[in-house]
Amino acid sequence: MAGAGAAIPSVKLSGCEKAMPVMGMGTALFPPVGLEATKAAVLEAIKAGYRHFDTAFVYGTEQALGEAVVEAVRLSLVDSRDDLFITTKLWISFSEPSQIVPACKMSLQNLGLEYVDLYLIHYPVRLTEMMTKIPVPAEIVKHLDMKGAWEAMEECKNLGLTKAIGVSNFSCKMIQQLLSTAKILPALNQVEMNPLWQQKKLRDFCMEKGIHVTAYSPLGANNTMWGDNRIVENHVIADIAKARGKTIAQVALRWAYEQGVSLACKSFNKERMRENLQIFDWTLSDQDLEKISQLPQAKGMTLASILGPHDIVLEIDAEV
Ligand SMILES: NC(=O)C1=CN([C@@H]2O[C@H](COP(=O)(O)OP(=O)(O)OC[C@H]3O[C@@H](n4cnc5c(N)ncnc54)[C@H](OP(=O)(O)O)[C@@H]3O)[C@@H](O)[C@H]2O)C=CC1
Ligand SMILES: O=C[C@H](O)[C@@H](O)[C@@H](O)[C@H](O)C(=O)O
Repeated sequence: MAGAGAAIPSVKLSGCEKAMPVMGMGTALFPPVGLEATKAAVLEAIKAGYRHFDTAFVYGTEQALGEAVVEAVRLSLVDSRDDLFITTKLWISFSEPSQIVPACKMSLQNLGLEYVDLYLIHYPVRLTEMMTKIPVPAEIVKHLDMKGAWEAMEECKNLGLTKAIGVSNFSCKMIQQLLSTAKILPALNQVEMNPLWQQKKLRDFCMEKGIHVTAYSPLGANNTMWGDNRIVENHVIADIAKARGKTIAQVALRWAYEQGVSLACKSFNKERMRENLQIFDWTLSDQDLEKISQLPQAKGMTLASILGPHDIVLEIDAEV
C-alpha cells in the first residue's frame, strides 16, 4: 500500500516525463544532525505526504536520503523509488566540465540510486579545490565555463544519470548566456525566493523562456546559519496569517505557490512539516497579495557569505 500522500499539486518540467510535486522537502542543515536523524526526518516527511526531496553533494545528506528511500519502499510507504522526485546538485568544486559526469555518478553512489530526477548546477561559479574553510582563498575562485559545464550536464542526462537538468542561483544574464549554446533547455532555476525577496524580474524572465522556478528558503531560512527570522517575525505577514486563521509560515509558502513556482522548504519537525503542506486548499485575497507586494525587498543569502568577498563572487551577487 502506498502512503496516503497529502494532495500536493505537481508541475511538468521541460524535458522531464515525471511531474514534480510543487512542495519539496529541503535537506540542507548546518550543523548536520547525522545520518539516522536525517533518515528519520525523511521517512517522517514521506509519511506526511512529501514525495519530492531536495539534496546536494555539499549538504552531506545524500546518503541518508538514499537510505530513507530504500526504507520507505521496504515499509511500503511508497511502491517504489519511482514514486519519489529526487533532486541533487553539482558542487562548485567539481564544476570543471571533465569533473561533472564523475561528480554526478558520485552523488548517485552516495544516494544509492541509479538515477536522480533532477541534477542542478548549485552555483554559477567554480572552485579549483575542495572548500575546506569559509571563506575560501581568492585564488581558487574561478568563473564557470558555462558552455562546457552545460554540455557535461547534458551528457549526464543523455547517459540516463538524471531525468532532467537545471541550474541554481543563476541570474537572467547567466541564463541568457547558457541558452546561447545549450542544446537542452534547463528544466528549472532554483533560487532564493520569499515575500522579502520576490524575484519578480527573474521569474518573468524564466517563465518567458519556459524555465520553471523553484523557491528555496521560502521561510527566509529561519533559524539557520545562512538565514534569519525576518519572515517569521514579519508583522504584515503575521496580520494576514491571523485574519486567515493560518500560520505565518503557511502564508509565506502559499504566497510563493500563488506566484506559480514550486518550493523547497525544510522542516525536520513532525508538526511543522505537516503544517507546511496545508497550503493547497485556500487562497490569499487580492488585498493580501497587494500588501505582500509592498514589502521592502532584500536578498537574504549571498555567495560572498559562503566564499568570501572576492571580485568574481561580488560580481555574481550583484546580478539578479
Ligand atoms: N540551491 C541553493 O543554493 C539552496 C537550496 N536550498 C534548499 O532549500 C531548502 C529550504 O531552504 P532553507 O534555506 O532550509 O530555508 P527555509 O526557508 O525552508 O527554512 C528552514 C527553517 O525554517 C524552520 N521552519 C520550517 N517550517 C517552519 C514553520 N512552519 N514555522 C517556523 N519555522 C519553520 C526550519 O526548522 P525546523 O526544521 O526545526 O522546522 C528551518 O530552521 C534547503 O533545505 C535546501 O534543500 C536552500 C538554500 C540554498
Ligand atoms: O558550505 C556551503 C553551504 O553548504 C551552502 O552553500 C549551502 O548549504 C547553501 O546554503 C544551500 O543550502 O544550498
